[in-house]
Amino acid sequence: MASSSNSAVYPVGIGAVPARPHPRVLSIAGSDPSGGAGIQADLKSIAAHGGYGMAAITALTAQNTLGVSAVHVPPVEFLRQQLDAISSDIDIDAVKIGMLGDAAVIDEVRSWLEEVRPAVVVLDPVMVATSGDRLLHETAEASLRSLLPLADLITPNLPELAMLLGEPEAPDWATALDQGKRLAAECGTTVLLKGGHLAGNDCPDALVNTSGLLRQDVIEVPGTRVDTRNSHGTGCSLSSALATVQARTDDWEASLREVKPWLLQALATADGLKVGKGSGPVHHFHHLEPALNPAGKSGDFAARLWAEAVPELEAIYGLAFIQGLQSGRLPEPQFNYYLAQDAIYLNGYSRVLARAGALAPTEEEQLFWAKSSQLCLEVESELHRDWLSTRPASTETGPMTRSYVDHLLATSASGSYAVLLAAILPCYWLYAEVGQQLHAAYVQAGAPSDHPYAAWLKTYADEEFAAATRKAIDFTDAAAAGASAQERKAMVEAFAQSCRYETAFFDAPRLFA
Ligand SMILES: Nc1ncnc2c1ncn2[C@@H]1O[C@H](COP(=O)(O)OP(=O)(O)OP(=O)(O)O)[C@@H](O)[C@H]1O
Ligand SMILES: Cc1ncc(COP(=O)(O)O)c(N)n1
Repeated sequence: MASSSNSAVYPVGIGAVPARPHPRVLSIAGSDPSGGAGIQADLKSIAAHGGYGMAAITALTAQNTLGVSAVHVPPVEFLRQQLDAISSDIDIDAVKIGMLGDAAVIDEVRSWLEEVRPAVVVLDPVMVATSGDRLLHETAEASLRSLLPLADLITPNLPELAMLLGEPEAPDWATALDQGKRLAAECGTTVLLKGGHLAGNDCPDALVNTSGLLRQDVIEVPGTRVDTRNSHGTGCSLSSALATVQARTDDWEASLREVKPWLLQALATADGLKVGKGSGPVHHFHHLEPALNPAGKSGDFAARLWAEAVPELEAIYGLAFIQGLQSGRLPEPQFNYYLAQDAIYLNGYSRVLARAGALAPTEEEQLFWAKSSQLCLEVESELHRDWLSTRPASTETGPMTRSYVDHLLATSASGSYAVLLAAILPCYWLYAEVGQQLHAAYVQAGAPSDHPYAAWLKTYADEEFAAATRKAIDFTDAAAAGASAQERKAMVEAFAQSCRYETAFFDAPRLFA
C-alpha cells in the first residue's frame, strides 16, 4: 500500500559534499556520564546512522536522569589539543557542536572552525538541560550568537530560539516559524525548528532557510507526540544524526525525513531501556530489534502474528521487483504496473477499512478506520494525479490484486472485527517494514539523484504511516484479547493469508506487466 503523504517529487541537492557511506563525524560537546545526552548520545546516534563517531570533550558534567549536579570545564588549551589531534590526522566530514559551557570554549571552537572549515557543521545551541540546569554560562550567550554564522544548520529548541533572538518564547508553532525565519535570515544559515516544547499532540519540526537553499523557505516534517517521560538527549541525538546523514545525502530535507522517523521510534521504544528514575534516554539502536515488532510494547498476540510475517518479509526482500526497485534496474513497465495496481487495490482496501470502522467497538477505533479509509482514497487519487497521469499502464484489475481484495472483502463479510483486523494488518505492517528498509538502503547508498525511482523511494520515510501502523497493531492486539479461541485461530489464518498476498502483490509486476 502506498504511504499516505510525503509523495512530493523534489530534487536531491547537488552540493560540494560527496556522498560518503561512512561519514567521519566529530562531536564537540559535553560529557553525560549517564549516557543519555552529550557526547555519549552523539556517538550512539552517529553509529546508529552508519557514521564513524569521534568526540572532543568541552566539559565534564556529573549528571544522571534526574539532573546535573556539577560541571567542570577543563582548560581550553586542552580542548584545542584534542581538536588539533583529530584534524591534523583525520578528514572530518561533519561536525556536531553541543554543550560549550562558557565564552572561552566558544572562542576556541570558533578559531578551530575557521581554520579547519569542515563541510558540514551542525550547531545545537545547548543552554539549559531538560532538568532545568544551566549548561552555558549566562555571560556566554552573546558569544554563542556570534558562532551561529559559522554553522550550516542550527537546531534550537523553542526557548533557545527565543533567547538567540532576544525575544519571548514563541507561544505557538506559527510564531516559532516566524522567529525561525528571522534567525535564519540574520545568520545566513538554515535553522531547524523543533516542536518538542509545544503543548499538544503534535511534535512537528521544520527546516527554515530564506535564501533559496531549500526547495522552499519552510519545509515542515510532521510528527505525532510520543507519550513518554524518557526524552533525555533527544536534541543531542537529533543534531548528531542530522550531521551524519547530511554528510551522506548533502540534502537537509532528505536528512530530516530519514532521521525524524528514527527519532520518533527511539522515543517510542525508550521506556523499554529502563534507565534511571527520572527522564531516561531514548533507544538509539531500536532498529536493531525488528523495527515495529511489538513483542515488548503490545501484547503477545501481535508478537505471534509478527512471527508469521517474518518469513514472508524475507520472501519479499528476495523478490526481483524489490531488488530492482532498490538498485534502480527495475524495468519501467513493471513499476508502472505496480503503481496502477496499487491504485486499484487502495480503492478496495478503502472499502474494507470502512467496514472495520462500522464494526469497531470504540469511537476511537471507529474514527481511526474511517479516517484511514478516507486517506486510502486520497492516496489513490494522488497516485492517478502525480504518478500515473504520465505513465502508460493498464487500468485493468490484475489477478493478484483481485484475489487479495476478494480475500479482504470475504473476511469483512464474516462479521468478526478481530478477524477483519488481522486480515487488514499485513498491508500496514509489511509495507511499513519494506518501505523503511528500501528508504534506508537508498539513503545508505548516498541518495543518488540519478536513481530512476528516487522520487518514489523518498516517499517511504513516512512517520505518519509508521504511527498509523503502530495503532493498527495495538487495535488488533486489543481485539485479540477479547476474541474467542476460534476467532484467534481465524485471525492467524487471515493474517497469514494477507501476508502471502502481500508477497504475491509485489511479485505480480514481474508476471503480468
Ligand atoms: N515526546 C515527543 N514525541 C515525539 N517527538 C518528540 C518528543 N519530544 C521531542 N520530540 C522531538 O525530538 C526532537 C528534539 O526536540 P526538542 O524540542 O525537545 O529539543 P530539545 O529541547 O533540544 O531536546 P532535549 O529534550 O534533548 O533538550 C524534535 O525532533 C522533536 O520534534
Ligand atoms: C552534556 C550534556 N549536553 C547536552 C545536554 C542536553 O540534553 P537534555 O536537554 O536532554 O538534558 C545535557 N543534559 N548534557
